[in-house]
Amino acid sequence: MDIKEWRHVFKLDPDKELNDSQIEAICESGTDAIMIGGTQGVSYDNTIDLMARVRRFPLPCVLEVSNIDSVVPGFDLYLVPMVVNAGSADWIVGKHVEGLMDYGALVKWHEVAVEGYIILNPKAEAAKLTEAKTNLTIEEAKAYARFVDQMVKLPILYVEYSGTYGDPALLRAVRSVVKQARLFYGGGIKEVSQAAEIAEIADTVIVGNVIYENLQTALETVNSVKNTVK
Ligand SMILES: CC(C)=CCC/C(C)=C/CC/C(C)=C/CC/C(C)=C/CC/C(C)=C/CC/C(C)=C/CC/C(C)=C/COP(=O)(O)OP(=O)(O)O
Ligand SMILES: O=P(O)(O)OC[C@@H](O)CO
Ligand SMILES: [Mg+2]
Repeated sequence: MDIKEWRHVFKLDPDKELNDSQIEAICESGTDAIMIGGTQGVSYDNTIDLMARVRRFPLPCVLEVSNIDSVVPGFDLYLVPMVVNAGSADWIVGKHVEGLMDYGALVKWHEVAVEGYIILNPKAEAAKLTEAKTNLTIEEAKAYARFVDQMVKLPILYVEYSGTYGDPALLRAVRSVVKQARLFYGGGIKEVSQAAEIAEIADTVIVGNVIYENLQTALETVNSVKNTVK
């Protein structure tokens, strides 16, 4: 499992419906991995159900842990979000320590990567839940990026605009200070041209909601990202 090779990832929400032929098209699209996660309505049952349906295809299937009750064994990798611009320490360290109280002894640490999230769309469920400070200046965003990349040296810095297309200028500024982390971008990609624009800046482009709105366009983002040189 080498996240450094991921250019394009589809994020599937266990709380949303996809039929088998849609899952087949997504998994055979050429995307580098399937990430399963969401903020609302994610349960053990809908997570294990979606994992089993994706597992029939030979590509990495990873869980982005959003609540402790939906940690299902059997994924290739577990991505644990740490929301560095959260309004409460619960989403930076609190929930994580609670989780470790329950699961700490069971974790295979080579199967875990922590994501330093900067959440920037105030209307996203994840922003509301974590009371994220979203109105960042470019200098503040760069400071958060340095915190993730240099101070705590997380393997992933995730610039998150879920539900709305982000600011490429801010992303470029963040890019300019990242030295070791993999730069993930997710949020509001609804056109292949947007996927290409982001792929010029970020290491990994995450495509989520458009899967459920316009699957054909979602599938076309794969080649758009892969044909773009960063
Ligand atoms: C035993 C085993 C298999 C273990 C592996 C997992 C592991 C390491 C467990 C150890 C314990 C541990 C550290 C658990 C983590 C506990 C936890 C709940 C941490 C908090 C995570 C967190 C900050 C959640 C907040 C919400 C969030 C950031 C979710 C990420 C997904 C996201 C941003 C979705 C986007 O939002 P979406 O809802 O799609 O937005 P729209 O509605 O706008 O579409
Ligand atoms: O759903 P969208 O807006 O594509 O965002 C992707 C992903 O970053 C969500 O966490
Ligand atoms: Mg979503």
